[in-house]
Amino acid sequence: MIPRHAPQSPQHTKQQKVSSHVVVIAIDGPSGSGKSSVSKAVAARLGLAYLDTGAMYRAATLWCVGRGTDLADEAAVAHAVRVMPLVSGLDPDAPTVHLDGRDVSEAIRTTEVSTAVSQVATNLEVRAELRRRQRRTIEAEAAADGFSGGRGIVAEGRDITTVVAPDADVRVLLTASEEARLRRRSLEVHGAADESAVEATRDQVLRRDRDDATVSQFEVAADGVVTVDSSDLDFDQTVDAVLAVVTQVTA
Ligand SMILES: Nc1ncnc2c1ncn2[C@@H]1O[C@H](COP(=O)(O)OP(=O)(O)O)[C@@H](O)[C@H]1O
Ligand SMILES: Nc1ccn([C@H]2C[C@H](O)[C@@H](COP(=O)(O)OP(=O)(O)O)O2)c(=O)n1
Repeated sequence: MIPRHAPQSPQHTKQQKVSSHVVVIAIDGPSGSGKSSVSKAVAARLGLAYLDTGAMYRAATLWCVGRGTDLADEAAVAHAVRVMPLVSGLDPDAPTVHLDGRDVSEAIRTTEVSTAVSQVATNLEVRAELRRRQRRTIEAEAAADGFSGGRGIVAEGRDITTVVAPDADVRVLLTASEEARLRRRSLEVHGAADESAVEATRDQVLRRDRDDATVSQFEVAADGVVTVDSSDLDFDQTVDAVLAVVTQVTA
């Protein structure tokens, strides 16, 4: 990354100062590891933009379903995604997703989308298209005209540390035990973590990870990627652990 001094703006005065350079932070991990919530908090603390790449795959799924595109028809899905009018809002305090001008931030989180998304995310032409868009967004945030005013971005997903931004300043693999991930997702979706609630979450977490792992490597850290295991950490401790990695790597 090209060193660049952060612009002084009032909105950044209460944020933690880690580096005066543009910072690109890449975070990958399996479902329920805490990627989205932790990345948002880290971006907010550092005054960086936030890109949820999983939300882009979810939006692509919703877009195809809404157009009646057969998700098994790879060429049709790839075509639909190439023309998809998607806008990702990068504010970590209020990230949004708009499709053709419509706010679909909630619609992309339904069980229907969660169940179908891996079929779209394992389409290699879709991945190529979305990776192109993700790289463009990351580059824009390293330039002065992006949301962060040139401070940088936290981008999270499954292949950010390895494929989308392998040259990011900071690369973290956020992991957690299967048990912790199932419990968290179960609490989030069903408001409980008893046996039946965990069972109902299994497909959304474990089957999806298995499918997604056929096209991305997010189970073991690649060379140079720092692993943060959140199994025994609460949310705030996990955010602090990631911030400590950022401080260490960018010092
Ligand atoms: N370290 C943690 N301890 C407990 N709960 C957590 C932790 N990190 C995240 N969570 C919670 O777990 C759920 C899943 O987190 P999320 O950020 O959506 O994971 P991912 O994006 O990796 O699927 C959320 O409800 C989140 O608040
Ligand atoms: N960079 C990425 C990000 C997400 N995906 C896929 C994997 C997931 O099944 C879907 C949705 O991602 P998301 O991060 O929202 O998944 P979680 O529900 O947080 O586990 O997209 C991907 O293949 N590559």
